[in-house]
Amino acid sequence: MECFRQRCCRKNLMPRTLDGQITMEKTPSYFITREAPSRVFSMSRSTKLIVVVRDPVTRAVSDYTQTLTKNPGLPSFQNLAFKNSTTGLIDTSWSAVRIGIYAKHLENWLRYFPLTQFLFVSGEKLVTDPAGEMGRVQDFLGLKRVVTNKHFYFNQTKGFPCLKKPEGSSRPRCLGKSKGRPHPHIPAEVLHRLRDFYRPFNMKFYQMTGQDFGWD
Ligand SMILES: Nc1ncnc2c1ncn2[C@@H]1O[C@H](COP(=O)(O)OS(=O)(=O)O)[C@@H](OP(=O)(O)O)[C@H]1O
Repeated sequence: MECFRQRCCRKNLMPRTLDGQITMEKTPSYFITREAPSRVFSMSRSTKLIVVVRDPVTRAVSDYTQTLTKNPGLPSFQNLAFKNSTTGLIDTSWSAVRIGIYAKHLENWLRYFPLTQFLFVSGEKLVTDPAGEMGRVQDFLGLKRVVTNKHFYFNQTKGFPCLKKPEGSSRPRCLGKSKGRPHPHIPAEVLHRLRDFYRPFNMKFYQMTGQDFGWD
């Protein structure tokens, strides 16, 4: 997710940012797009960058779940995740696996932007403590802490936090059906191998960001 303080790159699509306003642009795929850092940099080098990351193993399963919904005939998760199921060699060309190698993607961004211009939000804390993570976001953007605990409640049916009263509405609102879906069962051994695969990349990511996301 990118916050554009001046004018966005897609000048025709985005309105001008006036004094006292900030413009937010949210495109998850920018984080993993090779050309994105140089393009954002050439637009504005003072852009603040917010990256929401979750355990790459859960992320891969979530990604698979999403694709499975669109294409129910998809091969099994393990079929796609392994190049060779006997040796357990992981297929890093599968996007669901590749996206979770956060350290590699961040390296690409750090060639253009200093770490101080990034905020890394924990996807796990966003669920367990949405107000806490939103507090960090507001501080990072230099905003008053307007969104607080009182804006959220835990919806038992959804199994996730929801907004008590979104702006312009008097009714509570949860994220849509495609967010927070149950994941298919993946054999423990498969998850274990994937966890082993990600461990060194996660460690590197913790080191680069100075944040331990607790994924192990
Ligand atoms: N409050 C709340 N409600 C529902 N879901 C929540 C919430 N907070 C975080 N999540 C997690 O967000 C996951 C989906 O986010 P995505 O990264 O796929 O979203 S995006 O399309 O890339 O913007 C989604 O992943 P899945 O559980 O795999 O569906 C959720 O776990």
